Amino acid sequence: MSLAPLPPSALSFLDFYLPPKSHPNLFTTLTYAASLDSRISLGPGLRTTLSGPESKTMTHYLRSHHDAILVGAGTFVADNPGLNCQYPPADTKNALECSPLPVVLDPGFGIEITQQSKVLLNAAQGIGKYPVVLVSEDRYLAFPDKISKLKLLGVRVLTIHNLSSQTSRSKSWKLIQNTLQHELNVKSVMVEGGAEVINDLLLASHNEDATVNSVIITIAPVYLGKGGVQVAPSLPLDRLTNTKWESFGRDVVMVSGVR
Ligand SMILES: NC(=O)C1=CN([C@@H]2O[C@H](COP(=O)(O)OP(=O)(O)OC[C@H]3O[C@@H](n4cnc5c(N)ncnc54)[C@H](O)[C@@H]3O)[C@@H](O)[C@H]2O)C=CC1
Ligand SMILES: Nc1nc(O)c(N)c(N[C@@H]2O[C@H](COP(=O)(O)O)[C@@H](O)[C@H]2O)n1
Repeated sequence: MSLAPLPPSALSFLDFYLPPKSHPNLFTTLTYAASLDSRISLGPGLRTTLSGPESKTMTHYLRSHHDAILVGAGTFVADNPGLNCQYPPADTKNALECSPLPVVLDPGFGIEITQQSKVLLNAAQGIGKYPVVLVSEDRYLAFPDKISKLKLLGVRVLTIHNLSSQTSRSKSWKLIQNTLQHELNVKSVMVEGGAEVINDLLLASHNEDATVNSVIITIAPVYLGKGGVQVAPSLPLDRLTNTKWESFGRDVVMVSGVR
């Protein structure tokens, strides 16, 4: 897919919702692409392209404005994502500098990262950063060999005390955000998915266990059907504010703050 630079109208549409130059705490943007029936992929484990070229470019523009990008283990396994930044288009010299730090949330420490993983291929080519994996303490202690191997590949594994893959997941967002801010010195993070991560973060924000500053959602004009992986938090939520919509090619993008 060849990308074209975003027009000035798109840049000014996004501007207010981007991390400001100085912000006292971690700035968190929740962003993903969904179908008309709120699905983000055709099914568990399936990488599905929803964004058209214009909104995909917008995502890369967002990546260039954040220090870190976070995805869950399910997304890492399904998508083999690159998690780098290709904005401005065709400027590979700028790619490393504008790319966020990839962070994979994997409390169970189950993902396999190899030299062939796209995120490491990008890092080796100098067009993306080496990733960090966040794991629970017990899994961290159980796999010293895996940690050594990953270290040789350039992957950092960080443990979060009390991080659980099963329970109190709303509460775990406080721990995750603290780790990003205080251990990784990250000032802004964009959370891209997948569905479990998004649903939990929305709930955590509702429960005031986490802060979400901006929500930027691409809606593609397709239905993915009942088998699709769905974004639907466990409670009704109505806290979006300063909401605007704009067309990006065939898609529409919603930008919002959170009250
Ligand atoms: N359209 C889009 O913009 C995007 C689509 N996707 C799609 O989403 C699907 C993957 O979604 P899911 O299966 O829901 O997996 P996921 O990416 O949300 O990962 C789930 C795993 O993350 C960890 N996790 C999530 N929330 C946590 C929390 N609060 N505390 C501790 N650990 C937590 C757990 O290990 C959990 O098993 C894939 O098909 C992928 O293609 C993923 C990202 C963006
Ligand atoms: N913005 C957006 N639109 C889609 O249609 C998508 N499927 C995604 N997925 C996210 O992007 C990652 C893959 O892209 P890269 O290889 O990192 O460039 C994927 O892991 C999701 O986080 N996003």
